[in-house]
Amino acid sequence: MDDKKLLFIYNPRAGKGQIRNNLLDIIDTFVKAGYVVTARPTQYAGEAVELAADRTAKYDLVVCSGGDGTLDEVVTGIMKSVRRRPIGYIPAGSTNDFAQSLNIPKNMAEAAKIAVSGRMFACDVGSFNEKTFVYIAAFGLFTEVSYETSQDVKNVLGHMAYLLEGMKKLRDIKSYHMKITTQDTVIEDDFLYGMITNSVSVGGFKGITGKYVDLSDGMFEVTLVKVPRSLDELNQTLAALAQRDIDTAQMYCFKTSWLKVETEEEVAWTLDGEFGGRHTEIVIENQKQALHIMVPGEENEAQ
Ligand SMILES: Nc1ncnc2c1ncn2[C@@H]1O[C@H](COP(=O)(O)OP(=O)(O)OP(=O)(O)O)[C@@H](O)[C@H]1O
Repeated sequence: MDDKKLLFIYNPRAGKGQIRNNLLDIIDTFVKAGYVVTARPTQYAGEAVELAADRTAKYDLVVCSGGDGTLDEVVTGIMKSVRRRPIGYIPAGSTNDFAQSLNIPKNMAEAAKIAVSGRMFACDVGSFNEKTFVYIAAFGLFTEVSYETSQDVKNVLGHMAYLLEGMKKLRDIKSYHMKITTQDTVIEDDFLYGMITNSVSVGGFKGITGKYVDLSDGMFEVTLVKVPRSLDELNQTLAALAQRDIDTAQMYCFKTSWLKVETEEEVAWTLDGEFGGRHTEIVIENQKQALHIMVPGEENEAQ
């Protein structure tokens, strides 16, 4: 019988470069699980998309390691590839929201074991016009932050950087007038922030996307924060966010598998924490269970 082949794509700069202390153990774990391993450090931003799109069909399993940005790139590539391979994920970034949602441990050696001998889970993926996102498409206040914060600042300060930059921005709140269409409704309003998610945690905050999140139900959780009309309303909004109480008068919260967002002016979006371009019209669609990803356990459902 031929050996099983594994392609390991990792971002050597993700997080604090923590892959350096773990690489030998990770590769050893793959070999012990019966794989012939090709290890490929990414050489530049965006390369993981090309690698996953062009090279993965020849492998039985693709494992990636890095932050949310690298995971996004690998999944984007997999969605474009002729034969979609299952993936394993070893988190190495600063926040790793998606890994938390899937209960993938932060410890790289443990995550490596799960990548090769865990349970395969069919997870939803988002399409955003022509692009792909794994767990979050967002606009507004805090999103302007994450891609303006340089890679180096992110590495040193972790997600504190997100929070501090966010606080600086509160002085000049920008609002977004939008028309949002779903299968069931049309909403037109002014928003501060919006996120379309398939995740239990965002920015390290667990539960912020709502209750009963199911990553394989074909539905996104949509959270749209309205522009506060007074300082009081602003405080209420921030308190609601801090207490993770998302069902308030300040927000729209609903589930949908499809939505269209239209604006007069171009709006900057982030996809999985990285810049997703400026757009006046986007269509977001849930690709139900399109990604096969290795998660802990054998039979229990991942949440
Ligand atoms: N060799 C490289 N040099 C520079 N940038 C790279 C390289 N390899 C990958 N990148 C880019 O770095 C970006 C951020 O990487 P990633 O998300 O993996 O780490 P992080 O930013 O530390 O983690 P997090 O997003 O969780 O904070 C990715 O968009 C990726 O394209």
